[in-house]
Amino acid sequence: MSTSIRRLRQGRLGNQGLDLPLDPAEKTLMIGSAAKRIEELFESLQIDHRNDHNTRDTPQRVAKMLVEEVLRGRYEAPPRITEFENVQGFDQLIVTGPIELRSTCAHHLMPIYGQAFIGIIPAADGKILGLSKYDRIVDHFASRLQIQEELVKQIGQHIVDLTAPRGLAVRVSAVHMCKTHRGVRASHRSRMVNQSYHGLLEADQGLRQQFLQECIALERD
Ligand SMILES: Nc1nc2c(ncn2[C@@H]2O[C@H](COP(=O)(O)OP(=O)(O)OP(=O)(O)O)[C@@H](O)[C@H]2O)c(=O)[nH]1
Repeated sequence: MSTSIRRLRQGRLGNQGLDLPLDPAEKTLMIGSAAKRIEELFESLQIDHRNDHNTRDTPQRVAKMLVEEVLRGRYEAPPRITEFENVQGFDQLIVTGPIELRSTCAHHLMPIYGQAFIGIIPAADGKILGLSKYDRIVDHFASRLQIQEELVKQIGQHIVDLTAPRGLAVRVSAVHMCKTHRGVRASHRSRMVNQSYHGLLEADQGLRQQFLQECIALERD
């Protein structure tokens, strides 16, 4: 129990994971602690959650949603990866997507949703990741409080660290509800698009162009 409390007290950036994933007992502790504070938030907002049939269980519900769903990429280990030997020495561009992306804005805690695309030029003598693992990696880093610039970099750096490809590109195209649902109330079609490049995909403009063309084709299909 003392370990759990110590770990829970460590401060971390909103888009960083804890040093160690939480075990089930620690998750329960965190949910209970967060629920109490959400009750206080409701009280500050003059919402009588104890007597309101609609919001009676909401603090507990929201705390559970934050720890187990919306922010779970901070409290769980990155997905387990299946790697295959690159037996045939495949060294051309692979592009996968669209990968559905659901994240949360670090500034207003509003949803970010959109698509990610990943381009990989594997190392001929290296490993190839199982295709579904790219979706799981995107989901892991998206399940934190993010800004899009840092999200694409975290996804890219993680894949580079795991597989040391010759080239890697990550592209995200997403709607930020902090911009569409409040504030400036931009069009729901208003998106932010950005990329992060490594290795050959950073160095070679032709390869970057090929990656972007594949993304556009995959977006259209
Ligand atoms: N660069 C970047 N900006 C973001 C991202 N998500 C949200 N923002 C913006 O971050 C800003 C939030 O900071 P503030 O200007 O302090 O927020 P605010 O005073 O509520 O301003 P408005 O949103 O304009 O009403 C807003 O302009 C958001 O649109 C992101 O992923 N990247």
